[in-house]
Amino acid sequence: MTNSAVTVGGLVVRRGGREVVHDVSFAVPRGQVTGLLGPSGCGKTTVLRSIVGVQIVAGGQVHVLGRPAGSPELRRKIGYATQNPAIYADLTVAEALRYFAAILRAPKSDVDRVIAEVDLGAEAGSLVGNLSGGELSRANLAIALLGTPELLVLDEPTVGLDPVLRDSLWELFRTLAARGTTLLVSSHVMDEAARCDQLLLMREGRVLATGSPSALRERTGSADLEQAFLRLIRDKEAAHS
Ligand SMILES: Nc1ncnc2c1ncn2[C@@H]1O[C@H](COP(=O)(O)OP(=O)(O)OP(=O)(O)O)[C@@H](O)[C@H]1O
Repeated sequence: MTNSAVTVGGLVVRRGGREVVHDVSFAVPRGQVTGLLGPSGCGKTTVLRSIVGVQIVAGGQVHVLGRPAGSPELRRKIGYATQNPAIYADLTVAEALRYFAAILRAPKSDVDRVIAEVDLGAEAGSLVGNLSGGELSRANLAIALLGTPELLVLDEPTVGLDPVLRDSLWELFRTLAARGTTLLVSSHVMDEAARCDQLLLMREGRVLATGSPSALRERTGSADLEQAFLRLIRDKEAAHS
């Protein structure tokens, strides 16, 4: 068994008739939180979709937990929370989770566990259609946690959440990683980068840099990661001019 949960080599993806991911390669270590950071439209969702196996790719290889992405055996080993929740609005939170738990053949007891993990106990009986944006994204995250997947792929899970809730979700991510779960979390908020073990910085369909937050700060001589990211962009541009 390798130490990488995900390996991506030379990934190329075309969407809407143009190339949006250009020759991207990286590895995601097991049992850690890896942050996929970059500005809106840089290709984060496309890369995550390629890992989950729902994206047609034009080139390269993506291996997940030792198998090619999209292999049927991976379905129950990966939890994927998309950016736009797709949950039936006319079910309650608990009903929706019971429904997904049945599909995933997750234990019934998982429903109460994941509701508690995302702190939605008070809304368990509320209709999904009546949830606030932040509650809805937590319900979406709860679905991804059903069945205790080995790999969690979370696309901007903290968007629209207040700082307290954001903090508690990051605590949960750390707890899950401590239990051995691999997390790949996308964000365009640089202050979340410092909470990750490893970072993949993307820009314009390419991986600009990889490494731990401290290694990236050190490499760029920057005090914070936002500055480090800007420095890396400037260095790249200078190299091409
Ligand atoms: N369904 C689609 N058809 C055509 N082009 C698409 C489609 N989805 C995304 N794109 C384009 O692919 C590029 C990468 O998009 P992607 O959603 O992967 O970026 P992102 O970094 O996740 O952005 P955000 O942070 O805003 O979600 C963008 O230029 C986007 O316009």
